[in-house]
Amino acid sequence: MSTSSLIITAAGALAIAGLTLVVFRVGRREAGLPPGPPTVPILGNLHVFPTVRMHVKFTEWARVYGEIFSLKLVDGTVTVLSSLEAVWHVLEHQHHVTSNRPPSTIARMVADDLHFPTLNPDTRWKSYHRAAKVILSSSAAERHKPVIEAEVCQLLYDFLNEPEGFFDHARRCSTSITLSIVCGKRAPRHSTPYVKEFYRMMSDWIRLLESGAALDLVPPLRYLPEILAPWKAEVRKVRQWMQELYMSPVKECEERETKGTSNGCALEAIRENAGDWKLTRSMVGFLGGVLVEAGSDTTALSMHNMILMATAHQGAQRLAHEEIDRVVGNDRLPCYDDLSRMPYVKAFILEVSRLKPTAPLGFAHAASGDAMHKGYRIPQGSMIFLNYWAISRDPALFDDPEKFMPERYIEHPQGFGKAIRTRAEQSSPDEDSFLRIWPSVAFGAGKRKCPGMYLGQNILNLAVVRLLWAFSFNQPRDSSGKELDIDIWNDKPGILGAPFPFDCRIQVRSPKHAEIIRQSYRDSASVFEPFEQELGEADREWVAASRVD
Ligand code: HEM
Repeated sequence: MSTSSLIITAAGALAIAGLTLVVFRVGRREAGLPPGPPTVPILGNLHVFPTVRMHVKFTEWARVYGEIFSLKLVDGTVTVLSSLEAVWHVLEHQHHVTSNRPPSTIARMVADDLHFPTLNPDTRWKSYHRAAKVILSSSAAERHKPVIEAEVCQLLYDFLNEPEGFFDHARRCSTSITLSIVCGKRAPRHSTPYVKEFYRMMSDWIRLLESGAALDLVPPLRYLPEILAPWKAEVRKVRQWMQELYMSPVKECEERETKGTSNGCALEAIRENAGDWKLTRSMVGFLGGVLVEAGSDTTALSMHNMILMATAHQGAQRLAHEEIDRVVGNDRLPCYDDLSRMPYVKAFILEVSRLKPTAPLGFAHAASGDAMHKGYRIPQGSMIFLNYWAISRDPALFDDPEKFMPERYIEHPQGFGKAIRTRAEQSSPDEDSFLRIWPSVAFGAGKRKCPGMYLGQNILNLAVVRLLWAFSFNQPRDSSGKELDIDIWNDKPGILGAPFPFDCRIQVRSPKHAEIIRQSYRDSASVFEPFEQELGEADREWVAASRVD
């Protein structure tokens, strides 16, 4: 054999060996990673990765592989945390390396580096976070209560007049609250043009984010010409749309300042402190837009879940009605102070959040460096999921975890069952400090924990107690009048635990309740007015007609 053919044969053998090595290495779970389902070459676990109801599959896997397990997606790693202890140890204690977000090419293409929840905790994120913490702190949330009270009056009024539209009314209410508090403008109707546009843009934005995940898995797709990549035109459209929708409230806020009609919204405070908080004008606009984006739908779908669970659990609803009637009676609406005397209603709200959560897997974090838990490595770059669904159903924490039992929160302030109560008697509080993150872990953990938690809780608490005071929520009936069961697990696909619209017979509890609802809606006009300066003609007409009703 000649020297040249020897070289060619050796090179070929080397290439085959290299390729074989790559084929067997890519997709394989490296030593030291948490266990997980068996992998196949190249794909890893991609072929079994769930595309719908991810939290349910993750919880099944957690039962097999434990409180921390891993999945391989081609060369990338996903780590799933399914116990309070793992969340506490990884996301709280090691937050310095577990607070990134998974890279999103689409988010950068649409929003540059302006979209707070998708940024890594660098200088820009710190500016946003600082501002959001100030404007949404627990003391700031106290100042927002009058707006919430007034908007919840309209929520009751809308339910009274058009009970079949309850899904839209809940969404209008949460959106109008965040819009008023953050941007100083409200939405009296769910068809208010700004809100309609906002949700149309959001729907395209979420679709882009979801389908765009492929770009991060297979980066060369980014370089496809536009004719083969129609999403590029979609990116341009959403980018332009988002800019317009997020910047217009800043302009309105500036105009109100010039006219001397400022209304105390958060954008005013953000603009005033923009220098100290290192925020440019675009960042101010995007912070406002992102807070409305992150706060409206989450809170609305929490309300939907509350109504769904009240309808499906008539016994619990009866107990809540009895408690509300005892504490408040039927001469006035319940207010915030009443809640401290309503342990059952508070327990009801906590139990719905446990069993039917808003964010069953939180929002994914990513590791900026290696983290460890119980000897397992969470490698730099790994995506990290907080499996709230598994934690909320952990039999080590809760008795009969699959059962809807608000009483558990009356027997123990955190709803924990016998196992934890016995354990608490035997161990030191320090050993069990991870238990403290329940139930607020519904809002995430570590540095990325939801900054709107207090506002979200205040909206939800008041909306639920007032809705239950005013209405009974009953199962739908068939043509023969027989009550039909409703499917509480019929959720839309996606990362949020959002139910599909469902049937529910909503009835006001008495004519007196109805009169109080109408009167309190009319009385709310003075709270609404400062936030109605930019309303268009159709909204103004609707508002005027509804207030003389
Ligand atoms: C019941 C209502 C709400 C629920 C259940 C909820 C839940 C969550 C969760 C699970 C996260 C992810 C936390 C993490 O990554 O560890 C989050 C993040 C966030 N939430 Fe909320 N949220 C609610 C209401 C609100 C409200 C009212 C606002 C603001 C007006 C808000 C603004 C945000 C923002 C800006 C982030 C991103 C924080 C970051 O990435 O650093 N949320 N929320």
